[in-house]
Amino acid sequence: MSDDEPDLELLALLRQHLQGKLKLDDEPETGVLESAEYVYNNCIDVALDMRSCKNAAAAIYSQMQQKEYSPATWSSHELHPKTKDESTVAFIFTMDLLNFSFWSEKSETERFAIEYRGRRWTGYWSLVAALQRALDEGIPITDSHFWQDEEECSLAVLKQVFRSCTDEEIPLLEERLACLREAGKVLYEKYDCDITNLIEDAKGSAARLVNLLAQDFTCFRDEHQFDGRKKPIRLLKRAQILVADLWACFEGKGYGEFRDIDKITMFADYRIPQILNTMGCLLYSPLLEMAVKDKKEVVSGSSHEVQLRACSIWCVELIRREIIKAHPEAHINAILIDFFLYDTIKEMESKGKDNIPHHRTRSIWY
Ligand SMILES: Nc1nc2c(c(CN[C@H]3C=C[C@H](O)[C@@H]3O)cn2[C@@H]2O[C@H](COP(=O)(O)O)[C@@H](O)[C@H]2O)c(=O)[nH]1
Repeated sequence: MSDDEPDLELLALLRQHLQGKLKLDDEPETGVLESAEYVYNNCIDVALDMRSCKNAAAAIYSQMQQKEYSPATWSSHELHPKTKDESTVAFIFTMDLLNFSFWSEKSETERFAIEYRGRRWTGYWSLVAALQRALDEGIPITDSHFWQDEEECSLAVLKQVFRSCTDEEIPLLEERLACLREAGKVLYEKYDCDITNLIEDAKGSAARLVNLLAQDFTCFRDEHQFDGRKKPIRLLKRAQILVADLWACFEGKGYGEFRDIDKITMFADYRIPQILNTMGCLLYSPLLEMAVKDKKEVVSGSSHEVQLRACSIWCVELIRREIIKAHPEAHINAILIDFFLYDTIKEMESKGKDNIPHHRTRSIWY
């Protein structure tokens, strides 16, 4: 074949790939959506209401348009880091290493809170405020060398980093220290202590980065047994939100550039089921309904908890498909829908609607 003759075989392969018929071997999957669909199809305590999902899709889309929701919304939050550099990568990694379990039995005034920049921050924002305050105070809380130094990064120092302006301490402090220790060790052993090496190993794939996090760090391996199925149900909430935070913060460029970012699902925690339930999209069996309403503990890894989390992922996926069907040109993915729903429920709470129940599970997974 002369040089100027087209390679018909290569063209055919390219056409198949572009039509999504050809899975190139470097197109990894996280397995989260497959897990979510499996649980949805095999569970009895959680159901989805399709009419409400359709209505929710329309409402979410129009409000996201009005608020011009985009990856840039992430950096607009007062406490989120603004510089687009390695220090912000380290901040986001540290933040999502510890981004779990902030709910409290106490009242708004008595619950764990961080005082920073003249304000009281609770929940997820207490974490971000504590990290920013530690850096202001010269504590290298985002440095993986520090995490490994048992003298420097002691439980007492971490307690100081998360010191509360109320009588309630941050939940699971020891578990948070264990996460830092493990992450420091793995980064030292596999990534030359540099998180950007981990991102580089993902070769621009969001799914591969999620899989690397779940493979190399047990504290990101958010997988659970369900209904006797051999393969674990993969939910990977903090691994996925880490990739999403990088993508949003760097607005899809540099350390946030992932060609398959739309493979990332909603982040299965207690906030999104809460709002999906209030919108009538997510329905619970009477037993589960009562447990949530009466603020009973839902045990980590229990069938109820896995059903709640997995069906929420599947619900957001169906809402996403509804939006794309109605607006094929929309640049909307599960991440932006999730961020929007999270910010919406937080806004509802700040406007006094803080009596909407959410399920209560104490774990390091979310
Ligand atoms: N599904 C989902 N879960 C999220 C977030 C965020 C914050 N993301 C920021 C970044 C971009 C967005 O615009 C947000 O501003 C925290 N969480 C989780 O909630 C819980 C804390 O809740 P509360 O106690 O109320 O603060 C805890 O498990 C935490 O891991 C999210 O976005 N989606």
